[in-house]
Amino acid sequence: MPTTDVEPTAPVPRGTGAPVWAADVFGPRLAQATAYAELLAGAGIERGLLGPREADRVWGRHIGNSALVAELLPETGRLADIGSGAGLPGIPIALRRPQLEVVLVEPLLRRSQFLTEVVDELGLDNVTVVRERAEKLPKRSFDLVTARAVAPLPKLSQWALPLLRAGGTLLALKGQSASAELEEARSVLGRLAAEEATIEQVENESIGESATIVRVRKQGGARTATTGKDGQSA
Ligand SMILES: C[S@@+](CC[C@H](N)C(=O)[O-])C[C@H]1O[C@@H](n2cnc3c(N)ncnc32)[C@H](O)[C@@H]1O
Repeated sequence: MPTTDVEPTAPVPRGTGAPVWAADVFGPRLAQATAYAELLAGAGIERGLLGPREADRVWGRHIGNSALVAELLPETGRLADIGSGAGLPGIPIALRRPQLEVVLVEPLLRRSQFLTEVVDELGLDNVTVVRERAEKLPKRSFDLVTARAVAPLPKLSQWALPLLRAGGTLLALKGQSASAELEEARSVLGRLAAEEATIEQVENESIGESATIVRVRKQGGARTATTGKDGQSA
C-alpha cells in the first residue's frame, strides 16, 4: 500500500481553539478574540495572571462570561474597566463594542504591561491602559464602569461611583453573592448618589454561560442607555 505523506501541523495551545459560539459573539473580530485566548492561555498563565488550571477555561469562564456584560452596554460612550487584571471583562467588551472608548485600569505593573501587549497585538484602537488605582482617577469622567472579581460591592461602589458622570452606570459581574452584597452596599450607595440598583441575570444560549450582574445608576444627568436582558432600553 502506498503511504500518504501528512504535513506536520503546528501544535495548537491547549484550550485556545475557538468554540462554535465565538463566531456568533465576536463576528468580524473572531481572529482577535482567538489571539486573546492564546495570550491568556500562554503568557497569561506563564506570568501568573491566570491560574495554572485555567487553560481549558479561557473561552467559557473568562472570555464568554465577560462577553455577556456587553449585552447590557450601549454602542458608544466612555467605559472604565477597573481592576482589569488580564483584561477581563474589558477586552471582550472592547471586541464586542468597538465604538466604546474602553480604559483598562490596573495598578499592578506586570498586569498593566500584559494589557499593553494585548492591546498592541490585537490592534485595539478603542482601548487604552492606565496603570493606576481606581480611586486615583479623575472623578466624573466615565459614562460606564465595569468590574469583575475586584472587591465586595460596598468597596467597589466607593471606587466606581465617583468616576461616573451624573446618570452613568456601574456594571459589576458578581456570582451568587450578588444579592447579599447589594444589601450590604445599600447605605453606601445612598451616600454615593446612586439612584437605582438592580441585579440582572444575563444568559446567551449560544455561549452556554450566564452572568449575574449588579447594575447601579448614578443620580441625575442623561441616563446611560444600557439595555435590559430583553434588549429593551432600561
Ligand atoms: C482578582 S483580580 C481580577 C482581575 C480581572 N478583573 C478578572 O476578572 O480576571 C483583581 C484585580 O483588581 C486589581 N485591583 C485591586 N485594587 C484595585 C484598585 N484600588 N483599583 C484598581 N484595581 C485594583 C488587582 O491589581 C487585580 O488585578
